[in-house]
Amino acid sequence: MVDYIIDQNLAILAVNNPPVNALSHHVREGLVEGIKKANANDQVTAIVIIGKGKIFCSGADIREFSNHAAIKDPVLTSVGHTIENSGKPVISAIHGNALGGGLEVALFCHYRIASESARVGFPEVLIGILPGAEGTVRLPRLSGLSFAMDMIASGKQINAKDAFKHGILDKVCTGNILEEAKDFAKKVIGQPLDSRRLSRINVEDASNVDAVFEVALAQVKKKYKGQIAPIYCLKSVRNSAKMSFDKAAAEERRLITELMLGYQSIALRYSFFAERSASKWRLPCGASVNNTKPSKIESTGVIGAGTMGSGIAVCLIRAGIPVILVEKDPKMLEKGMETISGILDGSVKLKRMTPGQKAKCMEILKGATSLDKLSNVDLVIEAVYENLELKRQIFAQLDKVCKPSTLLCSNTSTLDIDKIASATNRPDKVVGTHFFAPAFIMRLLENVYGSKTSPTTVATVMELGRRIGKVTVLVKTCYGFVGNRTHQCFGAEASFLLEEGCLPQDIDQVLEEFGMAMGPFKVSDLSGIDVGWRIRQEVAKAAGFKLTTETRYHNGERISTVGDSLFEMGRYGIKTGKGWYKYDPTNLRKPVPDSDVADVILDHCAKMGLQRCKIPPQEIIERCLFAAVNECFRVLEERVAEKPEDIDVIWQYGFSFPRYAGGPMFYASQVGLKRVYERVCFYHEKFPYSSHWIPSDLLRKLASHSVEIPMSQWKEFVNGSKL
Ligand SMILES: CCC/C=C/C(=O)SCCNC(=O)CCNC(=O)[C@H](O)C(C)(C)COP(=O)([O-])OP(=O)([O-])OC[C@H]1O[C@@H](n2cnc3c(N)ncnc32)[C@H](O)[C@@H]1OP(=O)([O-])[O-]
Repeated sequence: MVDYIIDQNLAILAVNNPPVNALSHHVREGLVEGIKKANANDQVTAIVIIGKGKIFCSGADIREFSNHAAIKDPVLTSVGHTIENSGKPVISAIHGNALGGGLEVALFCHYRIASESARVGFPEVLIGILPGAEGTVRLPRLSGLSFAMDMIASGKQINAKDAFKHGILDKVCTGNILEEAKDFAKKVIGQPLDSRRLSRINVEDASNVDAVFEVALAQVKKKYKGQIAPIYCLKSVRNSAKMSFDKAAAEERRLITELMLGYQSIALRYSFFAERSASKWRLPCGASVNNTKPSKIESTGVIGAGTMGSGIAVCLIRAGIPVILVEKDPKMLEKGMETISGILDGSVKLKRMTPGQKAKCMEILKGATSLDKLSNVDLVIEAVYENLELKRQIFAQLDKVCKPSTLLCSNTSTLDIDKIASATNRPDKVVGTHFFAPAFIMRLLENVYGSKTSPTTVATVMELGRRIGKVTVLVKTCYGFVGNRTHQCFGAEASFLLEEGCLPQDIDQVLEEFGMAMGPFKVSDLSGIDVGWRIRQEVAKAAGFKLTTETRYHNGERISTVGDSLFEMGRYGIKTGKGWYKYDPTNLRKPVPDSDVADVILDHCAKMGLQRCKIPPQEIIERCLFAAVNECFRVLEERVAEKPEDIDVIWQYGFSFPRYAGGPMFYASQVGLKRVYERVCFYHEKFPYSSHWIPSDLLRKLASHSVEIPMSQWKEFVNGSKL
C-alpha cells in the first residue's frame, strides 16, 4: 500500500490505497518500513512522500474508528515520530488534498510542498473529533494560534496559496509535483533538520493564548451551537501554547478518545457514510448505479417562473446546463428572469461567483411563453403549483411537443408520479425531481420513481443531481414521498401541542435545544403560513370537504386549524411582518414572541373546549420525533425508501435535522427500538384520532427482538422476510 521507489539518490514513498489514500493499517506500516529502509540505505540522501492517484491523502481510515481491533500498531503518531526522527530530510509532495491525518503526515515531515491546485485542511471536526495525531499541537507552531483555532474548529479546507501564506507550506509548485519534489529535495540535502522538526520549536504567540481562546470560543459557541468537538479543538490548540509539546500531545490524545466514544462523533461518522450511500441507488428490479448508464443531458426546460422554477433554473445554469424558462404570462416571465439575475447578483456579492461567471450563466438562460419552445430539449422540469389536473394537462402537452427521448420531470412535492405519468405515452420517461425551497440554496434533491419509470430515467436524474451539486436521494412514489410524508407527522404534532398547552416559542426552543437549526414555527414563518394554508385547502378540496377554523376532525382524523386563524388575520409570516411571531421591519431575522398569537391560541382552545396543561420538554421531543420516526418505519416497510440512511439524509438536508444526531432513524436506533415502540404505543392509546401513531409493523417486529437489531439489518425485516 506504499510503493517504495529508488530514483537516483532519493527514496520515493508513494501511498497507494485507492480511492483516496486513507491511512489504513497497511499504509501506516508501509510508511514506517519505507522510512526505515531509506535511512538504512547509504545511497539515499532524502525521502519524498507522495500520493498515487488523484489525491495525496484523505486522512485516517474513518471505517477503522468503529472497529477498534483495526486500530493496530503502528498508530499514526508513531508513524509520524518515525518520519520526524528520520536522519535524512523527508519532504511531503502534496497534490489534490491533504486532509486530517494526511495533513498531519505532512506536518511530521521536515518540508512540505504542494501543487497550486492542492487543498489542505483538518476536517476531523466534521466527524466530531479533532486532529488527534498532534495536528492541534503542530499547526499553531507554523501558523500561529488564531489561524490554527479557526482552521481546526471550522474544518475548512484552504488552497495552497493560503497555506503558504500561513506558513504551512514551504513552496507552491506550478509544474509536475514529483519532479518539483525531487528538485526541492536535492536543494535541502545536508541542511540541519532540528529547526525543521515542529516538536522542537515553540508557539510564537503563546503569550496571547487566553485572549485568542476567549474570542474563538465565543465565535464557536455561536456558530456551532450544541456541538462539542469545535470546543475541544480550541481547548487542544490552547494546550499547545500552555504546556510542553509532549504534555499537550498527551492531552490531545485524551480529548480525541473522549470525543470518539461520544454520541455526536458516532452520529457524525454515520452521517458521513450515509450521505455517500445515498448516491448508490438501486431499484427493486435490480437496476442500480453500477449497471445503468444515464442519458446525456445538454439542454433543459423549466416550466413555471415562480419561486421554485426560478430557483431550479439557477441550479441548472450555475452548473453550465442551458435552460429555457417557460411561463405563459410575459410579465411573470420577466419577473422570473429578474429573480434569477438577482439571485446570481447575490452570489457575486458574496464572492461565490465572478461577474463574468454570472454573465455566462445568463447567456445560457432563455425565456419563452409557450411550451412549443421545448420541442428539442433533453429534459424538462415542471414547477407549477401543486394541482394534479394542471400538471396532467402540462405533461400531456409536453408529450406531444417534446422529442420522443425527452425526460419529463415534475417538481411536485406530494403528488403521485404514476398519476402524472399516465397523462403521457412515455411513462418510462416520467420522474419526480423534488427540490426543496429555496432550490438554489437547499442541497437536497429527492428523486421519485413511479411504477413505470425506467432505470435509464432514474440514472439520468440521479446523475443530474450530482452535476448540479445536490445530495440526491432516490425514493418511490407515494403521497408526500419520504420528506413531506414523514415531516407532516412532525408538523402535525407540533400543532396539536399548541392546542394542549404550548406556545410556538416553547416548542421551537425545545427542538432547537435538541439541535434543529430552527423550530417548526420559525420555519413556518419563513416559508409562509399562506403556503401551508393553500396546501391544506387543496388537500381538503381533493378529499371533498370544506376546511374551516372550526374543523377538528375529518374522516376520524384529528386536525388542527390554529394556523388557519393566523392566515385569516393576514399573518403570513416574515413576508407580512407577523406570523407565529412578530418581526421588527429593521430586523426580520429576529422573531419576537407575540402575545396576540397567545390570545389566538387560547381563544381557539376555549372555542373548541380544549383543556390546556403544562407539557414537559421530553414530551415535546417525543411527540414530534417519534411520530415522524413511526412514519419513517412505514416508509421503509413499504420500500418507499430503500434504506434508513436515505431517510436520515433527507431529514438532514431537507429539514436541518442536526447531523450530530444522525437523523430520525439513527436517533431511534440510539434510543433503542423497544423504547420507541413502547412510546408510540402509549401515544397511540392516548391519541386514537391520529393515524400516524398506529405503530408500524416493521417497528413492532424489530422491537420484539430480545437484542437490538443493528440499522444495517433493518431492511431484512421488510415484507416479513424475517420475524
Ligand atoms: C488518528 C486520529 C487523527 C486523524 C483523524 C483523521 O484523519 S479523520 C479523517 C479526516 N479526513 C476526512 O474527513 C476526509 C473525508 N473525505 C473527504 O472529504 C472526501 O472523501 C475527499 C475530499 C477526500 C474525496 O472526495 P470525493 O468526492 O472524490 O470522494 P468521496 O467522498 O465519494 O469518497 C470516495 C470513497 O472514499 C471513502 N472515503 C473518503 N475518505 C475516507 C476516509 N478518510 N476514510 C475512509 N473512507 C474514506 C468514501 O466513503 C467513499 O467510499 P465509497 O462510498 O466509494 O465506498
